[in-house]
Amino acid sequence: MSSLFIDNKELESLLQTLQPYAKTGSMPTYIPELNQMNPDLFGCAVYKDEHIVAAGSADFLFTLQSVSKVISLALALMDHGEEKVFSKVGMEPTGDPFHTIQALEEEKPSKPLNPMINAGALAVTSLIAGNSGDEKIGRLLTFIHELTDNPSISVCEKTAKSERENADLNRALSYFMKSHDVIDGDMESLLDVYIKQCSIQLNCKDLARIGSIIGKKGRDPNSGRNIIPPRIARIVKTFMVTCGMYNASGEFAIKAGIPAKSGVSGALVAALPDGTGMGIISPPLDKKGNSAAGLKLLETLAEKYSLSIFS
Ligand SMILES: NC(=O)CC[C@H](N)C(=O)O
Repeated sequence: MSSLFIDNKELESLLQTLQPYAKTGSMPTYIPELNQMNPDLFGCAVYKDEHIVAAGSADFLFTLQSVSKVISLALALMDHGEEKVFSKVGMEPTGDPFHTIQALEEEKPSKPLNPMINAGALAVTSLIAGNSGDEKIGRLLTFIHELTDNPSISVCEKTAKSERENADLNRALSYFMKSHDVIDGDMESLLDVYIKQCSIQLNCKDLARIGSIIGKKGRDPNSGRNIIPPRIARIVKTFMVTCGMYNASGEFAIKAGIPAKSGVSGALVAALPDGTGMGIISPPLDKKGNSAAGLKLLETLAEKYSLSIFS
């Protein structure tokens, strides 16, 4: 694995070259607010050792969606430890799409396959410590403020409302898991926390800093303090490799070999072990629900700068 030495100008020109790939994707429909995003948005930030390179719409605010799954996993592991968390959720990749319910029925005992699919992420969110939904989402936000060094990050209520009105599949997954004793408590409150978690709003620069910290063993680039314990950062990074792109993770590992996680907003976070973090936004999605141009950008950077962790 080499390092990513790129400047603003080069990144900007790469975005322009790859912009046409956005046209190969399509906008998500099941969360109407996301469907309204500008399909031509394309931004990227690269963060390393407090140094930022950024291009395109890198300052534009978007919601985390499934990218939040890596952050909630880190927090739940910090709250409860591995044994408890992995008694509720598995460690195995799946060949099914992210909102699948089928695997839950086939697995015995019924446990979601991994924390990066919706069922697994719902189980993980149910483990975030706190006496109320507000306290749980508050703790997650505080954690994100630390990771980004940006205390202004908050929930986009408009996107949360839009998802809340279209959350029946996630509701079904939650109640299914409750009926099989995977999770307990009030499922409506869990859904509310999960939806707010997905609707946390930030920009590519914030996301790149999160990637950098996950990449470099959880260490805060300013203070040198571990915001995430090294072992938990490693677990999270490993899930990014095996499950970060849902059922496209194997192909992405071969083409790019970069620990990364996507979200249905078209967001991507990448976390390289040398502490290079990347945050990307391009809303049109490929057939498996990953940002079409964003994926192409990571693949292109990986090829050009030999970034694969497997090389
Ligand atoms: N793939 C995604 O980003 C899914 C996140 C979305 N909030 C959902 O639960 O359906």
